[in-house]
Amino acid sequence: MAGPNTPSTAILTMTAQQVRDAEREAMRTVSEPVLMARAADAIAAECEALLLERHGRTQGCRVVVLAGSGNNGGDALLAGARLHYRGAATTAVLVGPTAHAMGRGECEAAGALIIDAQPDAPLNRAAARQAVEDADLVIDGIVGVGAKPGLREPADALVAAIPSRAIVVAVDIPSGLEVDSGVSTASHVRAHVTVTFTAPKPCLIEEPAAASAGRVVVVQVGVLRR
Ligand SMILES: NC(=O)C1=CN([C@@H]2O[C@H](COP(=O)(O)OP(=O)(O)OC[C@H]3O[C@@H](n4cnc5c(N)ncnc54)[C@H](OP(=O)(O)O)[C@@H]3O)[C@@H](O)[C@H]2O)[C@H](O)CC1
Ligand SMILES: [K+]
Repeated sequence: MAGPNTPSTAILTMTAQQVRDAEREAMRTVSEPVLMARAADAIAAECEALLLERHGRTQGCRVVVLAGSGNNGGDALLAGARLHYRGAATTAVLVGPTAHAMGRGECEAAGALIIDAQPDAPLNRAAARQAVEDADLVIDGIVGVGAKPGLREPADALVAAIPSRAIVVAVDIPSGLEVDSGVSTASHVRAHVTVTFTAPKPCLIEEPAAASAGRVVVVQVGVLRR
């Protein structure tokens, strides 16, 4: 039972299942696109602040979005589109078998470059790798609370190609970590900042995994703790 000495992590965090339950409840009154737009606004604002701090501008900065198939990828693509509208040069690299339709659509509408790194096309793979190597900022939208630990190809190789000078912003969790624990053995993203939603997940608080999350920013998108 929780007492005065219960670690605060046990009180503050929400597991993947708790977040999913709370999200389902929230979606009785708020639509998923609205929740995702709020998430994307927060991610883009954090990226813009980081670019301003490091480069003094957003204009012309090279942003790469690594986007998986799920809503985590959708959040990241929507944020990438917003940054492109603000003058950054966004490249969306699709690393999953499919891409979030609204996120992809907004990137297309904004004029961002889209590279589908999933099919077995060496030219796409090479272009994706080059974009990552040249990036000023990488948004990790490979996987979120739907994650199984570890990175799959092509994300694994692309994450390994992120240069040390690039700022890395993880969406919800650094991809590859096990959401509900502090275990950090599988291949995963190492972020400078993690923008997470509703509540920190255990992997953002418990060591050694938490060391890969960097600074954690908790954003309220309208999903209430239950
Ligand atoms: N909590 C909130 O308030 C909000 C959260 N949002 C965002 O939504 C994601 C969760 O989105 P969901 O679509 O449910 O799941 P994911 O995007 O995490 O991904 C599921 C897909 O990823 C595949 N998968 C699983 N593990 C891996 C991996 N290690 N590498 C690559 N791909 C992986 C999985 O495939 P399977 O074959 O395993 O089934 C799925 O295809 C949450 O994190 C937030 O970012 C919303 O914005 C709303 C508000
Ligand atoms: K992520």
